[in-house]
Amino acid sequence: MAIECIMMRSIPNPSKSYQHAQEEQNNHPLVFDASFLSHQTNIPQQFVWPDEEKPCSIELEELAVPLIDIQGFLAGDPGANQEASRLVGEACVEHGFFLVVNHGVDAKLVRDAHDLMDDFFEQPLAQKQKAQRKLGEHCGYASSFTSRFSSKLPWKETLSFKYSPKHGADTGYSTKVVQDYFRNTLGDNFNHVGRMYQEYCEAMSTLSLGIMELLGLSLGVGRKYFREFFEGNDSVMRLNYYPPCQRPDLTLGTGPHCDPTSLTILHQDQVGGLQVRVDGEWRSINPNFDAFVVNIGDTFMALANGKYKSCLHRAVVNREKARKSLAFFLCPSKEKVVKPPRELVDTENPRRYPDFTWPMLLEFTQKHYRADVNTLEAFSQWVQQQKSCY
Ligand SMILES: C=C1C[C@]23C[C@H]1CC[C@H]2[C@]1(C)CCC[C@@](C)(C(=O)O)[C@H]1[C@@H]3C(=O)O
Ligand SMILES: O=C(O)CCC(=O)C(=O)O
Ligand SMILES: [Fe+2]
Repeated sequence: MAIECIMMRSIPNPSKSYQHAQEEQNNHPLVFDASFLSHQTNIPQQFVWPDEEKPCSIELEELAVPLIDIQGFLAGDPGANQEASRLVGEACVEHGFFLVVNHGVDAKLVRDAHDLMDDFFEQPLAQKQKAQRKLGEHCGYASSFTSRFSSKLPWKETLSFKYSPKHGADTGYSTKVVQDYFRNTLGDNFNHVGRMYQEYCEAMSTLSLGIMELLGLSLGVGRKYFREFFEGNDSVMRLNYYPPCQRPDLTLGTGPHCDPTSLTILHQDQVGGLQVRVDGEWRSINPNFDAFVVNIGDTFMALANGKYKSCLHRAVVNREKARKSLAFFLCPSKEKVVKPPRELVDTENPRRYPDFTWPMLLEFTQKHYRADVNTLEAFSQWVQQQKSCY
């Protein structure tokens, strides 16, 4: 593969805000070509994280997360329901992470979803840029977010696209929004890839609704409440491609953050690198091909009135191997108002967050605030300020 590299043209001031970063980007285009940089020991300063956020080189203790047999739960066995509901409740009160097994997603589909990532990410940069993510949008190809941030850049490339189970209003047939995205953006050569990710997203959406039944039961609001809330979801599928890095002690594949979304269903390959912050310590969640890693996002924390936790997590990289992860981000339809069911609000548990819609929180994370551990609090203040302006 011809190595094509467009070098860094500027080292923007790390303290610059979004706007400054974009000005910098417009004036001094900065492009990150993983195929070149993954062999370099001299790491550009924008990718070097502050000492207090650098990954530690020691082997981390594994986070003990419960393994939930979701088909057993969905089959309605009362014993399985009780046990699954208890395990999920305990995990979500503490850190919001659990593993789902016996999930019913075809193992070959999962393998194909990993393998076909290479069809896209191993292309020359110019080919990948056909799907280039546009400023202010959250879908498309992004190489390490150079246009959005001016420092603490993640060592990764991503391809994100929308998924919705909605039927075409006019035709009544289910629209293949993912398949259409790949064909329209990348051409007929990617039809097979689009068909596969369409099928993968449909499987993720089905699994998400089963998990929403479990979360509803564990919160005492019944199986249907959250299932119905997310029936017509407008979700995001993200392919994370983490190139090898010669200085994995200085960089991060994905920086510490809480997912702003409702629920994340993640499948990581066998390389390992996902870490979760619990009780002030980073813990690893090790690869398990048969399991999906599921975590609560900020939006579901608001729906649960803060009872379930959206937790800080990050991804580290390594010298030898590229790492890949598939993240399905469940998001409610744009018109849905995010507010907890009345069973979760009382005098001991007053409302923690204002009413909002997912597009409001998404815009906040795309244009005003880099997702971290305080996104929901910062967003709540932003919403109050917006209200006081009108
Ligand atoms: C709505 C989203 C924004 C991000 C992708 C999805 C859910 C997770 C968000 C993100 C991964 C949190 C860390 C920072 C971020 C910029 C990233 O590293 O990719 C976030 C995503 C994004 O804004 O593109
Ligand atoms: O790649 C991983 O293991 C985590 C990625 C992640 O947290 C994200 O994309 O939100
Ligand atoms: Fe995440």
